Amino acid sequence: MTDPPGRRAEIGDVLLDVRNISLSFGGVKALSDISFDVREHEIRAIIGPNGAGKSSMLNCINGVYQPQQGEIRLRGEDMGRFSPRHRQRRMAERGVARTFQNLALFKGMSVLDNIMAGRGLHMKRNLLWQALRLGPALHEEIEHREQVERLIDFLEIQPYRHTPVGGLPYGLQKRVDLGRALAMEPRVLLLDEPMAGMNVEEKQDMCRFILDVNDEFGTTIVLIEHDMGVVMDISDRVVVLDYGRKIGDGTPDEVRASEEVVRAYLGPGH
Ligand SMILES: Nc1ncnc2c1ncn2[C@@H]1O[C@H](COP(=O)(O)OP(=O)(O)OP(=O)(O)O)[C@@H](O)[C@H]1O
Repeated sequence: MTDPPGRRAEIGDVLLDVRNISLSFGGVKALSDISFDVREHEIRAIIGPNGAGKSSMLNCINGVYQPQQGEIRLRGEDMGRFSPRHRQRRMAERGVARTFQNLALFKGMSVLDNIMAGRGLHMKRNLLWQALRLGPALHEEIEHREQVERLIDFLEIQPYRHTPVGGLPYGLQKRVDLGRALAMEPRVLLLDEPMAGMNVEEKQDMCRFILDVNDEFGTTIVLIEHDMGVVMDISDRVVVLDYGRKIGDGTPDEVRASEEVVRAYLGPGH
């Protein structure tokens, strides 16, 4: 579907290390002893059938779920030592951002304001200063605004800058959602089905933007995706989950060659 990545920043050391993660909801074992790593600048896909545990895995990584076992290390730091309340913020401060399967945008707000909302973590002045738009708060807002305008140009959504997000086609809303996550200047971007519900053209655009984010900003990307054409085209390595177990891990070619993965998920012909 797209050209293979025209290699960008060298893939580096392990940035995110997932070790022996197990997560249950009552009697449902969503994840059983899952381990894998993600290297700096890598595009890493998580695939598997419905209910395999993919979203749960992302929720463990960004601190929404607390696994009963195992640890998640971000640049060597064990995230399990933070309380659930602090863990999410800590992950965000350490540069982990995510988009959601079901869009979580403010539909009545403009594209610009939605992306600006993603800058929250970088805003130093408190809300009162910002509301009054005085002195340092005004300077700060101008700086953030410039940053957001650059993102809007990058994502080619200039014509919609002031349009309420709810009125945009779905593919563009997903692009705004990506913009909002990028406004956090993440080092690791978690994308939950970024191409779901898109037509072919919208998927091609989204693939191009994901590759450009990885290439131009050096952002490490972990994505869940069901479109195998996309996954095999843009990923450096792929983790395969099935019923909460890891059944495959490797390059797209290695995963495609695995009998267990073909049997459980891909089917013959991939
Ligand atoms: N908050 C929750 N409460 C109870 N069970 C949950 C919860 N979240 C996930 N599960 C269960 O955990 C298992 C894994 O679900 P998860 O959503 O992680 O799978 P998935 O691979 O992302 O699926 P899909 O591709 O359909 O999005 C499923 O059996 C699901 O019903």
